[in-house]
Amino acid sequence: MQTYTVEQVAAHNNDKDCWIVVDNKVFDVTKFLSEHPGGKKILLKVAGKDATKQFHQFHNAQIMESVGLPLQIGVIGGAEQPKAAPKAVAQEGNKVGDLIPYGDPADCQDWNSPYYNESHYKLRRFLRAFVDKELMPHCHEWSEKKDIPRSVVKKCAEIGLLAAACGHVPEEYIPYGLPAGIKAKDWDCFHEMICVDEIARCGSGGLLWGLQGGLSIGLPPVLLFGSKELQEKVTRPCLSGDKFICLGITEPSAGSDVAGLKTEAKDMGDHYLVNGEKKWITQGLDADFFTVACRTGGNGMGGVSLLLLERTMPGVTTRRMDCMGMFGSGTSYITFEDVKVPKSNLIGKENQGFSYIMQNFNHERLGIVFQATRLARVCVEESIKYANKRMVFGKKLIDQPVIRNKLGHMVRQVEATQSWLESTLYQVKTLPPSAQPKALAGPIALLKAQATQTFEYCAREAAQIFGGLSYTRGGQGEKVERLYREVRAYAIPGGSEEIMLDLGIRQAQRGLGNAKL
Ligand code: HEM
Repeated sequence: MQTYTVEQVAAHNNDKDCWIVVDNKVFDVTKFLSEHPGGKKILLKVAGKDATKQFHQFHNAQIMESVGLPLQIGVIGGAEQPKAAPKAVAQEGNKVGDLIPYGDPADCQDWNSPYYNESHYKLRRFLRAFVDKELMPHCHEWSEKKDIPRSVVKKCAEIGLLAAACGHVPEEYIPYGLPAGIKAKDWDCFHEMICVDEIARCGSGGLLWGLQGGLSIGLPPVLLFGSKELQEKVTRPCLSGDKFICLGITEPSAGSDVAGLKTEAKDMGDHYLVNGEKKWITQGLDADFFTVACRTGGNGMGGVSLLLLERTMPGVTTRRMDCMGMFGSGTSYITFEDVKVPKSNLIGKENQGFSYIMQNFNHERLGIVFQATRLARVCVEESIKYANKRMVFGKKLIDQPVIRNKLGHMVRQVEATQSWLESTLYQVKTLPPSAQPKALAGPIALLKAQATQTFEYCAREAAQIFGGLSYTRGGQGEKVERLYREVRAYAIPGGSEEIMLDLGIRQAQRGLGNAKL
């Protein structure tokens, strides 16, 4: 790269010929002057000068990568190059990431942990690099277009991220192996959490759900209860990123009250005739397969079955639902009108669907907890970074006690949730699967409420810390603004907070038999 002296740069100091220096890199911004979203004059004030401080004051790091670097023409000669943007710099010991306090879980910042081994750190480092390069820089653009390109889903499939989202997948169905070359026999639920956690660093629930929101809840029932033929038809194409699957439970008049669902599958001898509507179905817009809860028997939970419907079956229609957030996740309204479904597409046994759905819920809710906990942490991380650079009343924001108080309350809730999550996950790892529904449904329900309320709290406080920047899309407040709009997508689906808190205590009451009151 061409080198320049400070004196040479200083000569390019007007609107016909304007260079600036940021982090010892020289930029020719002459043609960019009239395009600069912050204005022309503000750039001309630093024409021919070092504008590093001003640049970092007004932009997030991604602007340099996406908009800044194409304007670079050289470096300041002899100048010691500054360290690269602090991404994934910590690679020794257990350290991962840029070491912003509380910006990563404590074990990544060298706290001892009983839960993680070397394969977990290997996975984290591998995904950190992938996410920082392939996902993070484009996240805002995809979110605004409300579309995650198929090529990105494919890229994620090829490094094993889709297979990693579905619990334990039999090895013969995993098309590209698991991320970081980890063997299926060594894979555990902490690996699964790390995958979600690393993608969630982008601060976009829409990205997470657009990649794997339908897959991670729609495929497991087929894998756990479906016939070999159904598993073979669906699993590899979906884990390869070539086909999409979603889970259809919620209806216009049945949400958390699953037993009240109305979609009907009428027994016609050799096939079912399915009629009904499903609402708020993640990834339904592009789905090729639909794991659908239908009524095959009488009222209530004993009359529900799971069927696999296919896009190619006449009578299946999907339309996009315009939502408050989670852009790109393909949330859809689905109608089934006289859809003929072969009996061989029944998942498991007839009228057993409710228990399959309930078992699936533990996995789904844990997934929501993984996401909400990291998204809350993103709010903490973004706030700490911003509070350390924003000047108000002659001081950095972080020097204001009211801001430190806000951060303290955010951090204590995130760390408490993380610890509860890890200890719950350890039960998932160690308890026999048959014991888990009874032992863990209640705690996981309470943990879900804890995680989503923590997320809501942190999104609100981060928005206050960012002020007006959290009210505009893009720019420095990009993640916080998006996350503030995504909170409801965590607090309501998979069992609303109200239902979760009630379920947790009802389950606890059942255990009272063994307790001395
Ligand atoms: C290579 C140099 C630069 C590039 C590529 C660049 C690019 C951008 C972009 C893409 C935005 C809109 C996105 C955002 O809101 O973050 C922006 C906004 C802005 N820029 Fe720059 N910029 C550069 C240098 C500077 C410098 C040196 C200053 C100050 C002296 C400056 C001041 C601003 C301001 C005040 C805004 C508006 C921020 C806001 O909306 O809060 N920029 N710039």
